[in-house]
Amino acid sequence: MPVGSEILTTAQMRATESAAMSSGRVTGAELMERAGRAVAGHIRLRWPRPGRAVVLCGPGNNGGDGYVIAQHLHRAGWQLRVLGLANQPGPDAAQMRQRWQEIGPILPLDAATFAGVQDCDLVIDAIFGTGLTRAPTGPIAALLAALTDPSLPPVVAVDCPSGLCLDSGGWPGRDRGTATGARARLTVAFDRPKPGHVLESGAFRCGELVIADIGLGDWHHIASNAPQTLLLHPAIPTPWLPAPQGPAFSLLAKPADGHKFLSGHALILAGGPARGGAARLSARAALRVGAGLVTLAPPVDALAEHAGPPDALMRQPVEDASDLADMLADSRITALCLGPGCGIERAAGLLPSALACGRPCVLDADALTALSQRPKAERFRDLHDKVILTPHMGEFARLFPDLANRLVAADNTGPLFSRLDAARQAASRARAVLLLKGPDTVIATPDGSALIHTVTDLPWLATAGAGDVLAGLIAGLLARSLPPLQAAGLAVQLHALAARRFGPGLTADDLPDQIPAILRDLLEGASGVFERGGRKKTGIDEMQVKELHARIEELAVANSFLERKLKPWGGK
Ligand SMILES: NC(=O)C1=CN([C@@H]2O[C@H](COP(=O)(O)OP(=O)(O)OC[C@H]3O[C@@H](n4cnc5c(N)ncnc54)[C@H](OP(=O)(O)O)[C@@H]3O)[C@@H](O)[C@H]2O)[C@H](O)CC1
Ligand SMILES: [K+]
Repeated sequence: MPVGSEILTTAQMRATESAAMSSGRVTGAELMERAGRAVAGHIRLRWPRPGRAVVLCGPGNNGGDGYVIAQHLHRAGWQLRVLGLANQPGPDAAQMRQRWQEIGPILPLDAATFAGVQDCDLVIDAIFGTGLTRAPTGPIAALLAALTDPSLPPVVAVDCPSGLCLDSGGWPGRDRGTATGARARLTVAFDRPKPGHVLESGAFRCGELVIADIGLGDWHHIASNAPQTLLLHPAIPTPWLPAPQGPAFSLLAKPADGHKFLSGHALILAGGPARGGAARLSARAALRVGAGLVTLAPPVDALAEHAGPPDALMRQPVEDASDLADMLADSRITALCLGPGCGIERAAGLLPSALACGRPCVLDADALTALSQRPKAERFRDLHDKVILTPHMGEFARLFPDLANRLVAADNTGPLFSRLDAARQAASRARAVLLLKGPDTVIATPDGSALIHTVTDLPWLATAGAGDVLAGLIAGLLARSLPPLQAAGLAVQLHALAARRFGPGLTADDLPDQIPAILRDLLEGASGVFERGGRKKTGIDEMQVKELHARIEELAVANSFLERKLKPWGGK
């Protein structure tokens, strides 16, 4: 994923594209040519031996890209079956369709025709892209249903698996949460990832996601009026990740002469007798991520349970809100964590003091339930922008039932309401940072800045106590003075890296102990730390694609015999 980490909505993408075209420096047909060429290039890098491909071309510009891909693959010696519609597309797609018709026929775009040509090496899905506005119906719906069949030859999706809402990762007209649609082995999208590539089932249905540069860089400022969304992808450096040149580096690399208070002091509030485990997980995570001091604060009758390791952890009883307020008179406490294993009643009692001090504060688990039990009109009255709420979907639904309902409601028209929309609206309503947990975690600030972090390969991270560790990592980074959005983003990444490093069999207890090695690798600049299993991926980069394009051009000139009419299918 070479083109940076910013995510654009489909509306931002359209605005960028139309600014580029209005500038007179590039035409729509040129952009379509570049898009189709990029897809063909990525296909040829992965399937270097020409085979038989079916190209499914829809009614608009996604279909236009499909006709361009067919031309390039044909020139490279592939045998093609192109299925398309007899509609009147826009001028660019019409031009590309016309060019293909000079090479070969267009068969009807329907499930019956597709069934007759499925015996091929590759299916190219260019039916719908960013222009999907409603649930597909009729023959196209039947064709899209055929694309869900796992026994199909590999499918390459142009921009997205067709039918996917690129703003949400949902499928218009289908049940949210349970719906799965067309699937792809490889998705080549253009310019920037869209939310639907990484949210909900979109993340799982795209297969390998490649973002092709089609030369829109000069117009990216068009999208800069809207709040920015960044993708925290394991392979993409984010501005604050502790790369040696990044601002977080000096923070993680504690100064050799630094006093422990320079690394902050995290206060983790714990619950009553027999419920201390969750808060201890948070406290261990805060210690491991480098908070200078960490104090665990249970009520006095649970204090004895917390004897024993880790010895670095301090313990101090906090009985009630006034005890907590007294403790917070010490301004060296730089961050709080309230909720894990706390008990709802105790969390509700401690909330006012925890919030009144105005210091960075993670509210998780029981603290979120306590908030949701407040009267609706006062629920968020004392929150502020240094508070981070970390709900999973169930807790989110208790706090923001209307937003949660919109996320599950089936809707026939797109764009569908997304987890990104939900997190943004919730953050704005609560006037706090909102981290909506899931395989696709979304973090949003009250001003609309957002981060998305998606993992599709860590099923073992969904384990009891993993959320407590995440809360502790955030609290530790907050204590170390990282701003809330950055602390939340980095914590989510470290959490996933820790799970990936440990692998299957993981329990939440194992997570904090992975952190030191990850930090060491980050500080030593080991780029492999971001790769799955800590190994460096042998990826295909844009340079290779550009070289391939050059080679394609040379071939096209030198071997004009390749400019032939369509060969019979399978050479029969
Ligand atoms: N963004 C870029 O810089 C570039 C994008 N390219 C490619 O273009 C598509 C987007 O193309 P667009 O024509 O806007 O949309 P689609 O091809 O996805 O959809 C085509 C039309 O289909 C109609 N539609 C929408 N939903 C349905 C439905 N459920 N059933 C039937 N028809 C539907 C809709 O038209 P209506 O007027 O009927 O609403 C769409 O307009 C992008 O994904 C890229 O692949 C460029 O080629 C390169 C530059
Ligand atoms: K598509």
